[in-house]
Amino acid sequence: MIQLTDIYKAFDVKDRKTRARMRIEAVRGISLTVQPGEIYGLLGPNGAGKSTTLRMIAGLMAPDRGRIEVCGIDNAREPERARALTGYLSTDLSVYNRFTPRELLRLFGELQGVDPRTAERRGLHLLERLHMAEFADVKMEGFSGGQKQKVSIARALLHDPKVVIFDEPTTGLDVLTAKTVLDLLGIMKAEGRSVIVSTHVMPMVEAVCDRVGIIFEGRLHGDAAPRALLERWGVATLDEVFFKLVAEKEGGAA
Ligand SMILES: Nc1ncnc2c1ncn2[C@@H]1O[C@H](COP(=O)(O)OP(=O)(O)OP(=O)(O)O)[C@@H](O)[C@H]1O
Repeated sequence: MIQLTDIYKAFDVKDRKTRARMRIEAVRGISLTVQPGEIYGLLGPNGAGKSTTLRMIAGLMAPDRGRIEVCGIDNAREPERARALTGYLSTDLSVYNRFTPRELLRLFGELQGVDPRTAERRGLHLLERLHMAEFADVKMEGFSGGQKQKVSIARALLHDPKVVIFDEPTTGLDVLTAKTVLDLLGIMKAEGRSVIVSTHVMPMVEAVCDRVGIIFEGRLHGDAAPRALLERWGVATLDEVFFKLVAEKEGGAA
């Protein structure tokens, strides 16, 4: 389970030209829960606070205020225990080009304290599920974006995490590869993991997410099942919910 209670995060940045200081309130009081066996979709425009929220859940960044628990463990108090339960896929595709997928997974297995045989078996199993087994021993330098993404996904899941955090997992993927990743999310759900995923791809949300939260300017709106959101807003697609919500929050006509 993932539980966020009223989390805040701000960044102080400086304009290099004017030297003026600015405070960016990236996350402004977000609370949400993701149950085991549930896929939660975080939607929001660019800069809304999705990645910052996911990084905090993954324990890569501490909230200024509020509490984050994974499987009942407070990730500020017991960061290592929390991290061991958490698999995080970032948007950064700079995987280690010098390595083959097998070598990379071995290395990450060691870092995660997974016994080498288990890491090998699980790594190959994940590569198979992602249709990447035939590339297990090929150096990644020539890999396409989608192939690198799939290796990153295998890496994120190698230590059998109970909580899965995927930041834009299908961005830049062709429909077949995206389908492979969505199928894997479905398997994660069936295995009882808590999955939180950020995306701009609405059909993906409609296809796989049990609940949706729309983030806008650091705040969460419309935390509900996709169908309930459509009914609440009286529209046929999540795109329309999204447009209406953004228009309303920006003070424009919906
Ligand atoms: N390390 C950082 N230092 C300064 N500002 C940051 C940092 N990380 C995020 N921000 C700012 O916080 C805000 C939220 O960023 P975030 O990356 O969480 O948005 P996002 O919803 O994931 O957007 P996108 O869909 O474009 O990836 C943005 O204004 C961003 O510039």
